[in-house]
Amino acid sequence: MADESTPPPVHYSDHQALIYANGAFLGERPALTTDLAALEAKAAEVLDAAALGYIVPSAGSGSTARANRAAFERRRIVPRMLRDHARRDLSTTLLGAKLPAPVLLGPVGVQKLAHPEGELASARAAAALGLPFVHSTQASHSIEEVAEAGGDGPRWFQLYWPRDPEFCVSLLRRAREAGYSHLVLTLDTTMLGWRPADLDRGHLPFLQGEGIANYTSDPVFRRRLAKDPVDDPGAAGLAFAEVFPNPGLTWEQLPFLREHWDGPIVLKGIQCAADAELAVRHGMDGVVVSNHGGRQVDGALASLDALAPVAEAVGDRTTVLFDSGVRTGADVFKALALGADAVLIGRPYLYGLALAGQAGVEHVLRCLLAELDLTLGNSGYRTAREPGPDALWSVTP
Ligand SMILES: Cc1cc2nc3c(=O)[nH]c(=O)nc-3n(C[C@H](O)[C@H](O)[C@H](O)COP(=O)(O)O)c2cc1C
Ligand SMILES: O=C(O)C(=O)c1ccccc1
Repeated sequence: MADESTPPPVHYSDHQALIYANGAFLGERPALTTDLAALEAKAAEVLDAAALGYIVPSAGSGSTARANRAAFERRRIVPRMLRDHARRDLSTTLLGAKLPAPVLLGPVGVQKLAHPEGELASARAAAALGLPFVHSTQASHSIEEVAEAGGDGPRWFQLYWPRDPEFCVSLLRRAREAGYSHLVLTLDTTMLGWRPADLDRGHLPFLQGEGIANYTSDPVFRRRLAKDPVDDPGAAGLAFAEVFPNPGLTWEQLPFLREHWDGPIVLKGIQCAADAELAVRHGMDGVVVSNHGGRQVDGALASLDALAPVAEAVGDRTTVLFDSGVRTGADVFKALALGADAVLIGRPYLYGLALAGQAGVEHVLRCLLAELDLTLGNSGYRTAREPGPDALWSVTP
């Protein structure tokens, strides 16, 4: 007979159970490494030079990408003991959406470079775990194809606001009609950053007509083309290069988005409290603290260093998401502790995609969630909302 001193049954969250069920800890070797930080090296063995040269490198000397990782290394977790973490729950509610865990698949363009099924495989993997797939404007598959692949899974649309307002409205209409619920407007890439790896290869996938499926499938964009993009992909690439850069954007233009999008709008690329404050003042529903994985402004501060000041300034008034440099479940924990409501993953799921398509992306997500679950529990927490700044120790470099 169980008495009061009987410990509750050991409970593993679904994510951890999935890992166990996958055989990773049952004596059967998993197909891919469970060391997510090691995936980049594994993916480098299967990706060709063009794919690798586009996906992995960062802007300039790579100093911002290194700073992103160093900022995670500087923060150490302070585990607490004897607080009953037998029952844990990673689920959260984000901008009206109930999610199984505070993790999204961030917008990453041109996924066919990593795997022939590209975004379709990633959207299926996201749907299998119930996590939102954020579909990039700059994709290898169209808004509608990705919606169909993702089925009932949550989907968000990331907008690169094109210089042609009619085309912009057309993209937003298509995304709404295809069931995308949330809009992520990326602010930090009105022009592509200085990326020596791309420049030295003299190769940008877009100019060969890759990664512009949302453009070539759009009736408004197609009016710019004399020939079908299948017959003349180079001309389609040049038309893309005309509408993509939009350095004239200002805060005053945001009401235009509201007129054409009735769901939540999140601004991606915020790196300081002042801009987060402007986002709130302009009625935006959330921000993503992000430096684009170090691919835009070389020399910019580490995204994790920008997080706490933003969360302290606006965290009680708006939703704060985070990305850039997240590689492990422990990293997710650190971002949550510094005030993020959820995190976006970039390169790590692309590495999973490169290695094993949909199954590879699912593997990355399951490992990430399982490690987050274990990190939370072993540090004395039960939910993703509990850890605060006192869960971390900062090491002075
Ligand atoms: C290959 C690649 C393509 C990307 N394409 C986009 C994009 O189309 N739109 C966007 O908002 N961000 C894009 N990003 C940035 C990611 O959304 C995210 O901010 C970044 O990858 C996070 O850093 P991480 O890779 O260290 O996780 C891209 C990143 C990579 C690596
Ligand atoms: O490569 C990127 O990081 C990216 O976001 C992008 C944006 C526009 C065109 C090409 C790539």
